[in-house]
Amino acid sequence: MKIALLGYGKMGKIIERIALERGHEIVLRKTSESSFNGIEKADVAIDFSVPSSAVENIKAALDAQVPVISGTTGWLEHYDEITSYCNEQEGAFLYGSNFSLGVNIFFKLNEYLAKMMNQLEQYNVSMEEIHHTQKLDAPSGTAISLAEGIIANSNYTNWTLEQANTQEIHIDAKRIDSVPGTHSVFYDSAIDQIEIKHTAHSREGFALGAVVASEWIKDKKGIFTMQDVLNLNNK
Ligand SMILES: NC(=O)C1=CN([C@@H]2O[C@H](COP(=O)(O)OP(=O)(O)OC[C@H]3O[C@@H](n4cnc5c(N)ncnc54)[C@H](OP(=O)(O)O)[C@@H]3O)[C@@H](O)[C@H]2O)C=CC1
Ligand SMILES: O=C(O)C1=N[C@H](C(=O)O)C[C@H](O)C1
Repeated sequence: MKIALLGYGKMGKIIERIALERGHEIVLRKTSESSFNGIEKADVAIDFSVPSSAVENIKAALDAQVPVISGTTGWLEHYDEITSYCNEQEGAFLYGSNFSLGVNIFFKLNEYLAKMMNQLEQYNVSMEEIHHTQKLDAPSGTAISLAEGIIANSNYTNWTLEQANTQEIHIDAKRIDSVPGTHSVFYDSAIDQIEIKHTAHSREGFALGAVVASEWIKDKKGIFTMQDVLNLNNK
């Protein structure tokens, strides 16, 4: 499979290594300094860039009729615009706030726990995410997905980085050294605390998931999520 890498930073380089190990070829390595020349040769495009360039990158792939997956976070206010654009172009698009298998299982666990805890008024939910100091966005895309999973299964209405009221989920976004990504969800009562936590030991899981997702989307059309790739929708 021929792959266009839209973004060739920490993630782009690990994705390149794993893609080559799996027998794929890289036909474009797009950075802030280079053009989209050659994108039309790709079977699939993988966007891991920066929040300000994700929309342009995704549209460039769709314009070239190349299925595209995006792991870039911090641009989701344009998500509906992108899904409409994809449908107009009869293309294929997948956004994943987190491509690792472990986090996608963690998402399901989080939804199940939220449903159960919603019946227990004595517990308040809050979250913490910890990432490296180079991260541009806060909270992380994964933290937003976790918060949305809780909101869909409880009476909480929104998340906030500020002090939360009783309807809101507080997210504490910490930036420490080179941490690849740690996410915790806490349920606190006066007498105890329940915590679920996912700790990434490296970026390998994100990158492998992205390559697996790009292999999966290659001949498809439509809007997808990582839950489709991993067949976790009805689990
Ligand atoms: N969904 C997931 O599983 C994961 C998502 N992420 C997200 O992926 C994104 C990238 O992360 P990471 O690789 O660590 O970031 P880096 O900062 O290491 O790399 C970003 C890359 O994007 C490039 N870039 C900047 N502008 C453009 C542009 N206009 N077109 C194409 N590329 C551009 C940069 O190029 P230059 O060097 O020229 O500036 C650089 O190569 C982030 O949003 C991060 O949050 C990260 C890990 C996992
Ligand atoms: O910027 C990162 O590094 C990561 N970003 C994603 C996010 O915002 O959730 C996924 C992962 O946690 C690493």
